[in-house]
Amino acid sequence: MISIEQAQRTVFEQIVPLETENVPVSQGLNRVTPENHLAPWDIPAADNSAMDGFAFRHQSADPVELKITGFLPAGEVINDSVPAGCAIRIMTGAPIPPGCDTVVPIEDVELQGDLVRLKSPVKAGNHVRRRGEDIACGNVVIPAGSVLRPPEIGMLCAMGKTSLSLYRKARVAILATGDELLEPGSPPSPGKLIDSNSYSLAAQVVEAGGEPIVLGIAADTLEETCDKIKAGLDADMLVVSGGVSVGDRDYVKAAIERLGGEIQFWKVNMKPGKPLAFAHLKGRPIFALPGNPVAAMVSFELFVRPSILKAMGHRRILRPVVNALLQERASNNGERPHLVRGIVSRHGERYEVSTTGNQSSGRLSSLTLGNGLMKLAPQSTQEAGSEVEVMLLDRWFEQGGLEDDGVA
Ligand SMILES: Nc1nc2c(c(=O)[nH]1)N[C@H]1C(S)=C(S)[C@@H](COP(=O)(O)OP(=O)(O)OC[C@H]3O[C@@H](n4cnc5c(N)ncnc54)[C@H](O)[C@@H]3O)O[C@H]1N2
Ligand code: MOO
Repeated sequence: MISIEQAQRTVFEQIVPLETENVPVSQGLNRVTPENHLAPWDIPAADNSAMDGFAFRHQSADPVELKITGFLPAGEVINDSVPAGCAIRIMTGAPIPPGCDTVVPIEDVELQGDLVRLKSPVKAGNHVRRRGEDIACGNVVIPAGSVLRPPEIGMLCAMGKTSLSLYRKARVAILATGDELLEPGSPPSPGKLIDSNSYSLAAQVVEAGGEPIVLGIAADTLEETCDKIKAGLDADMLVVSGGVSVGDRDYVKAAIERLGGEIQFWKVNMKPGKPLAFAHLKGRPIFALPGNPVAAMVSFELFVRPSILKAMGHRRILRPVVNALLQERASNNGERPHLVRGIVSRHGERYEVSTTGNQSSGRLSSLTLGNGLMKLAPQSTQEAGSEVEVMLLDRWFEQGGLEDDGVA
């Protein structure tokens, strides 16, 4: 049985970035650009006012009184030079008129007819935003490989872009297997249960930035498993759950092989998730995840999510790991490394973690209650108070809340 790390290496080295496509800037959030973006002009394009106030020429002696000779809102320009001793009433963002070099905010003056009086001395150059002070023409503003966040979206627009080349979204087909499965919304029926994996996995695909294609449920026959897998081969990768262990009706591996696919590995030394198989079929990676709901989601986290991110051009593909103080004794009496679901909290600079309780792979609540995974070595015990590494599945717990002090 191969280790988690060996299995990850095998998978990730076979995932190559997808093609790029031209996308409107407004649709680019969280996607990766394959190319450098250079500023086509200075930003800002001209010296301009940072305040609503008065623009004037600063002179060595403090000008106490200036004559207002014009008004300049943002969006307009003044071409004639403003003589010394005069001031232009200027709005934030308007270009500094020729002859002026300083702005005094409206709060710092007294007005009397067409005269403006400075209440106190003003420094030369005050409240002027210089041409190119944000970005200079020709500079690489967004390097290749960047993930577009809201600031990059704004910057691209400021640089005049309306569309750009981005790695394509990975299309991920999702197939559930098992005669016992019912579609969500079906009434309870003896021996049956609702297919939750298709939807938890689809949500994980969306969270990773991919596009899920839910194929539905394949009954436990070789023929139907083959047909449904074939239906998923239009996608960039296929994620199957269930039917991958040693049961009499576990047909997933056999179906992949019957269709001409190659199983690259089966069984990873981990709990949950041991029966995971990774295969290639017609150039498509196939992740055959164990059916237990927790095993399916945890193995998605370790293998599928990073693969989706790599396919979409991301360079950082693994979840963050933090050191946390264990709040209770935790043992792994088994023979496989155990990925224990934990509840992580933060106290200043310190992280703390406790387990979510019963760790059965069928108990989805062991994931809903938690936000992290800590790996316990086989036959080992970690005492309360010891430091453990925890992979953070989300970081919502670090957000400020309405009930916290200091939040209005
Ligand atoms: N003799 C052995 N039996 C089992 C072994 C083993 O090594 N030897 N491994 C166990 C482990 S570990 C796991 S995990 C499971 C995985 O088995 P399969 O991948 O074949 O999954 P299924 O048997 O089809 O289902 C397991 C479990 O999960 C439920 N399930 C399946 N699909 C869904 C779904 N879409 N939504 C919700 N729940 C689902 C299913 O009803 C079963 O309860 O095998 C162990 N057995
Ligand atoms: O993958 Mo299984 O869920 O280890 O029990």
